[in-house]
Amino acid sequence: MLSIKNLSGGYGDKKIIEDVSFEVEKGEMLGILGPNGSGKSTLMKLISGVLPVKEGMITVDGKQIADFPPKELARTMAVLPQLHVHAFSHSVRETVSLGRYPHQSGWFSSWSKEDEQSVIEAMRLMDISHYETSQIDQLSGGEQQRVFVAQALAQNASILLLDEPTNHLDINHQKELLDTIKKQAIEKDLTIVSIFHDINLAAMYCDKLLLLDKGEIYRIGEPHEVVRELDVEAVYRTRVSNHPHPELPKPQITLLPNVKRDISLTQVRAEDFLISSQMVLYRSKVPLKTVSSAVVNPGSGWFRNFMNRHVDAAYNIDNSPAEMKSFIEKNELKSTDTVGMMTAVQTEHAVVKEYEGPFGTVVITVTAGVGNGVDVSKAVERTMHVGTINTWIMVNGTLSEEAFIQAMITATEAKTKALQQERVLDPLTGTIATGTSTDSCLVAATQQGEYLPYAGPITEIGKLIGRGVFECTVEGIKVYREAKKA
Ligand SMILES: Nc1ncnc2c1ncn2[C@@H]1O[C@H](COP(=O)(O)OP(=O)(O)OP(=O)(O)O)[C@@H](O)[C@H]1O
Repeated sequence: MLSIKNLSGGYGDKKIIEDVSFEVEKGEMLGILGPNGSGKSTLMKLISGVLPVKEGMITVDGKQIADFPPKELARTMAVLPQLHVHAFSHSVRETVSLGRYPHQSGWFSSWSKEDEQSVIEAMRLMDISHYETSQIDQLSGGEQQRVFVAQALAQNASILLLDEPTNHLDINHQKELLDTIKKQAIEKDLTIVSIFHDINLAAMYCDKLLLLDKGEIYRIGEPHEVVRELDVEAVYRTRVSNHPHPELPKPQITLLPNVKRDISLTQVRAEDFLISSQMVLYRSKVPLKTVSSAVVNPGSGWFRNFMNRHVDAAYNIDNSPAEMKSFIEKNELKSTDTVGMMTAVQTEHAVVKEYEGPFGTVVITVTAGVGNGVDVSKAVERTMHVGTINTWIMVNGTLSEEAFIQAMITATEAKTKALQQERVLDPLTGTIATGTSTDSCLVAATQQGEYLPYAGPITEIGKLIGRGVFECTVEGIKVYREAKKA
């Protein structure tokens, strides 16, 4: 275990690091974050012994590093410095071999099988074996960086100190390098301390993070305790937004630049919806922030085009998102900029209505097919049928994340109430249906105009959504039933 207690130090009389304490267990990776000049490299230099410790103590497994003979310290700690100054041009293999220096009794006098294996293994891990005979100064910045990481790995030390290991690397090599280092940490029980500029990479790979500000610890802990909007904003002096990683339980941040969006005022208007037998289409001049359960581009994003496409009741295609994407492209829309849904309902029966509230307007669009009603409270064996209620809620206003979700809930409750009023039955159970088996919902907002933090049923916008979705769904069901009779 690496233990740092009340560490202070800097350059001559200039104290940079002030009273820093932390511990890193074997197999653990600690990331050091902080703005330029906050003292990250200086802290590393104090730990590695490049700079003298003014106050405090650094111990490895209980033993003070000041008591380590230099070569033993080098066998214990491998350091990847921020800048690599190499006066002499070496080959890649020679450079990596220098990592074995602490294991030699004299310069290459006792090159052992173990030395050879460590060098070969380190080159393999860093994917540089194929240019082992190349001169280091003839490699790209990223290739050089991997050579120096290989040199540190070849040292076979139990502690790795890395100053921006992903410097110069493309995204694939960043991932490869950090995957490798992380794997080494786990398999070989290494203790890793690494400086990062990329907060997201640090959060993804590190067990703990230390946020440094003006030489002092601003915050230390698990990534979710450190990568917090207010702390990152305070230390880096920039606006950020925090969101979850899509696959890992790790926080990620996005910079919020001061670049303003195109403020050409956009209003979603009912009259601008194009309704045909093929589809309901709405094309916005500016992207709308959208949350949906669509076939193409579900989830959240920013999109300009919204399509609810009519498909035959017998539509049954394995890869419907791919087929729907090509349909979108055939209609000369970009599939990356279009949210696409499907329905077997006649799209010319779509109900589109505009509702006005004190903050602005909401446009509701519903296509309702209820031959396939489902009472969600009854679990029975079902086969999938196309028979869908697709509901769009387009808001002329600025919705919070919370409001997007509340708008969906409010819309779903209103839809269910409409089915209840119209006595739409689940054909299998004979009870009132709450929806159909393939309903979709979409909430989109211009993100211009009034800020609407909530969209529950008693808010102004919630009232419009509730009434609007109810009325449009009732009307949609009536039109659907009339058409079925005919
Ligand atoms: N050799 C030096 N002599 C005197 N002061 C130095 C020296 N090296 C760095 N400093 C000062 O120490 C402070 C911390 O520098 P350090 O390099 O540790 O910051 P950092 O957090 O690693 O920054 P960066 O993100 O820019 O790499 C800075 O104010 C810097 O000017």
